[in-house]
Amino acid sequence: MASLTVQPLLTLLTSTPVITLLIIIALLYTIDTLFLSPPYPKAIALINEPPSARRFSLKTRYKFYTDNVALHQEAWNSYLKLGKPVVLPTLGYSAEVVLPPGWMKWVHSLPEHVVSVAEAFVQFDKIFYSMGDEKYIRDQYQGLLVKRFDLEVMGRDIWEEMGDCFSRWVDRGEVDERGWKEVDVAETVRGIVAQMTARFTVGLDLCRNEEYLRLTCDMSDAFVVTAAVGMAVPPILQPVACRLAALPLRVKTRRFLNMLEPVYKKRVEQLKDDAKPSPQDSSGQQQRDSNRRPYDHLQLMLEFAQRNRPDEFESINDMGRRLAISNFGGIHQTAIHLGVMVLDLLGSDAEFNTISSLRDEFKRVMYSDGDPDKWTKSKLASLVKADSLGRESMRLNQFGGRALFRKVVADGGLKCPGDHVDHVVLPKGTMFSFLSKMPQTDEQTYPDALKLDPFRFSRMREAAAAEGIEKGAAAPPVSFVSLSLDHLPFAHGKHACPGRFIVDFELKMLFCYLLRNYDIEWPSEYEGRRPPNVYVAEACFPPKGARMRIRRREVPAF
Ligand code: HEM
Repeated sequence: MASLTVQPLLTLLTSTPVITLLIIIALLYTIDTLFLSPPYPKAIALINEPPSARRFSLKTRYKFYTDNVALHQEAWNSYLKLGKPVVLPTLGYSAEVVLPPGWMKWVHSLPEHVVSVAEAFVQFDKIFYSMGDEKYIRDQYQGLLVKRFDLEVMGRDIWEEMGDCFSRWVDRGEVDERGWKEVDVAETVRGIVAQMTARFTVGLDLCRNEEYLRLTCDMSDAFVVTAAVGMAVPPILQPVACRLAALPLRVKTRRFLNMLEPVYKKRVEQLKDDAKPSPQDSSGQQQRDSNRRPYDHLQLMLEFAQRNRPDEFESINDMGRRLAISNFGGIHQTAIHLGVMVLDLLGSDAEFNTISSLRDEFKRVMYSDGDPDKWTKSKLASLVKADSLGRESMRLNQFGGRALFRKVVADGGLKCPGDHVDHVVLPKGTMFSFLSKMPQTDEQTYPDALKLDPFRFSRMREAAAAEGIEKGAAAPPVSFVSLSLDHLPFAHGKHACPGRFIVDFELKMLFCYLLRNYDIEWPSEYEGRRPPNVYVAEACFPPKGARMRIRRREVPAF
């Protein structure tokens, strides 16, 4: 019986086309390793390998996929905490240098022509294959415009959207005789995040169009697939492999551009119209009705392009692709993290009384000015418990285990600092990063580090505030949006994520709407326990298919 199944496989493997293909791959791999990929300096050790090793064994490669946390732990304890860099395996046959945390400030001080974040993301995202042009990352004005958002205006719009989000993604479908239903947490939150994102990127023009929302989610997945294939295969094979992997994204991009086109055209016409010399009123003032313009990300991009990139302004292909890249930035990690946060909200230990504490806080803060539907930056800052849960959830469940991806672009390479590896030079082309999950779960910094303690950070802030009254001490930088060397979900330094201020609104609004209008609980078969996250190599996801029971309250909780 066995020989019956093995025989056809042997025949296939020994056939001329397969042998030829294997020889070509081996040849390309050798050319790539010897001549194209940057060599790693001998002074930097490979994790899990003997000191003399210059390539990873299959055992270490296997461990990367099945127990990457252990590899990161070893790298942290045996090298990085001691101030030594180390090489870690990544997807496929690739590997990357990881630097010790003490070097981060030095990296921040390096100019872009020595170490580049843009070039790292060009390589990482394989943007040429997914979007057809690397300029969208090298000149990523769409991303930098995020820093100019008027957060209170955007926050107002997102809150206005919340009712529709919940009726669309939560309320639809059957409930049992007591009004309960079960929802898939990750999928539901993803729908809500896609809609919130669409509200501040394209506004009411498209944000309630479900086909558009599903397309933006599917495109986010397709971006990841193209990037992952690109990382997994040697550079020499990327032109073929990435083009094939990006085919579904290209088809979806075409549909996306078609859906966007009427909105784009309308807005471009309006902006051109506004740019014409306008009639003067009786006081001699020019009449320009900028109030009729929408206020969202697409609009900011178009206004910027009209002034600074006139060729792109006229091109739906450019403006649409830039919007697609922004959507990816806005949706992908936000959906994953907010999904995990909802699981943590329900899954935190009973001792914290999380749901009821948050309801009390929302009631106190949101009604403080008599208008519970008005969101201001000051109310947002006062929601310290919700803030703390958000930060704690990201501390423990960060999507990727590494942060601050950079590429050495200086011709002579990059000479490293440090006692242990004096004279080590990272050659031009080397990609490097820092571990993030490990410093975030180090017992020396966070007592009981692996426990989800939702109010860990709000207690610190409350204690500092109480002490500050006496001593004038500054508040510790532990809010959801604060950056620190031992909390890196949004990275650190001048390229740290500018979208975190929006995520701050989104997470508090999501919790507030959910807890005000719904009761939630685990399905009985979970026996009160949160299903654990799932690791796929380096990435941490909410458990696929994890559900919660949810019931709309007859009377809001606050
Ligand atoms: C939980 C959700 C999010 C996480 C975990 C996250 C994380 C990150 C990280 C780690 C970086 C890289 C910084 C570096 O390497 O130095 C980054 C960059 C960036 N993020 Fe986010 N992000 C999130 C949501 C968003 C949202 C919602 C937006 C936009 C609306 C956004 C826009 C950006 C932009 C434009 C950059 C590039 C910044 C630069 O290069 O200067 N992100 N983000």
